[in-house]
Amino acid sequence: MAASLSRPCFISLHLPYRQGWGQHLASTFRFQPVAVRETPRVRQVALQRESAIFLVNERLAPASTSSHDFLYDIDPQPTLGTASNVCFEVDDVPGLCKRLQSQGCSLLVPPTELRDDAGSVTYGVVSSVVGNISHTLLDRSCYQGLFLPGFQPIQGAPSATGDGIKITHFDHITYVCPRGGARAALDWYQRCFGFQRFLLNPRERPAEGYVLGGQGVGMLLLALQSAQGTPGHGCKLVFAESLSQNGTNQVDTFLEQHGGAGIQHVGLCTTDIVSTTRALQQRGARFFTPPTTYYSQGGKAEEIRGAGQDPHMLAELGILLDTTVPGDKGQPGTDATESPSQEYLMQIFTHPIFSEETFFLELIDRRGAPGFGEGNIRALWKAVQVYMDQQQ
Ligand SMILES: O=C(O)C(=O)Cc1ccc(O)cc1
Repeated sequence: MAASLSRPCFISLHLPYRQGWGQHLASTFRFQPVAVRETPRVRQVALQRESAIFLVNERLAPASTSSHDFLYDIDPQPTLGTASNVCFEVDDVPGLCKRLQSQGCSLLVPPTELRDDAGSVTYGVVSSVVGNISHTLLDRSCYQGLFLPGFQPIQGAPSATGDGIKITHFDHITYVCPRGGARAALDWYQRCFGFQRFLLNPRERPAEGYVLGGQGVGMLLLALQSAQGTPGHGCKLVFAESLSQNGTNQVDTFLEQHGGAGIQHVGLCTTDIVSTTRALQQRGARFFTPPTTYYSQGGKAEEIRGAGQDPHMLAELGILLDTTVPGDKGQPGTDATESPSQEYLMQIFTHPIFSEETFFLELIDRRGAPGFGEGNIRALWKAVQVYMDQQQ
């Protein structure tokens, strides 16, 4: 039987020695430092915005032979910044670890109990079949503290209200897989963790996945959603694989610069993408913007107005908008007659966060649309292409 996971508790980032990116996430993206653990060798800081938590891990000393310096994680020994661990809350850590091992999954940290005055937690760490990714499985049902045992709460963290940034939770995590590897990764997550298939777009054929071709784009996308979780708050996993003939694109560049498969981006759900993008831009966050023709060609301005948004405002900020084709939603369990039209989503993507062309963040504002916008993905792909050409 497969495990049933709820949404991620945290996503863990590892920085090479001496890269102050935790500070960047705190100051630019206004994630609040809520808890810290520091030893002579490592610092781990939990940064939170509503239910989205990043655990930022960094070494304070250059090298260590121990892979157990980091609590609730393992050390991927990065030579560059990487998002390598997704922690899921589960009910029965020992039982799940045993089941996963019997499926051939390697157990990096066996079930371990940690406690402090606020109670106890049990966790274990397993490796994924994709690149350097691992998963921490955590039961914190007997814990009342702010974050986790071993961490100290950070007092006097700046207030996150009234700054215009409305980020609520992790919407999706996108993995870059090696060529030919996306289907196997999807099958593994379905079999081991009980994720269910999610069709990205009405045009996706389940057996083939969502193939984006033509106009310089070549990519296969497949997706899963967690079986459990608050409705509308589940986190999807997206598996991307390059089908492109020429290797200078976002997916192949990730593989090359990351040194293999891994987490390419995290979609942060926002309830107000306009005010959030504006506030983040004012704080120095840099986003990919589509060419201005994106807003003037092919009826895009009418599409944006029809959705009740202002094309000039979206163009000024670089926000992308895609509407769902009415009556063609194709998602299992959704009734196309429920709301006839104007389900749409808006997205914007940051520049890579670390010094390499690897990990980035996305803001996604879903107005009833559960899938992913083909026009938005194409616009991002083109904007990245222009950016990479300028870098050369
Ligand atoms: O649209 C999204 O958020 C996706 O996750 C799809 C996607 C996958 C890979 C890319 O390089 C760009 C977009």
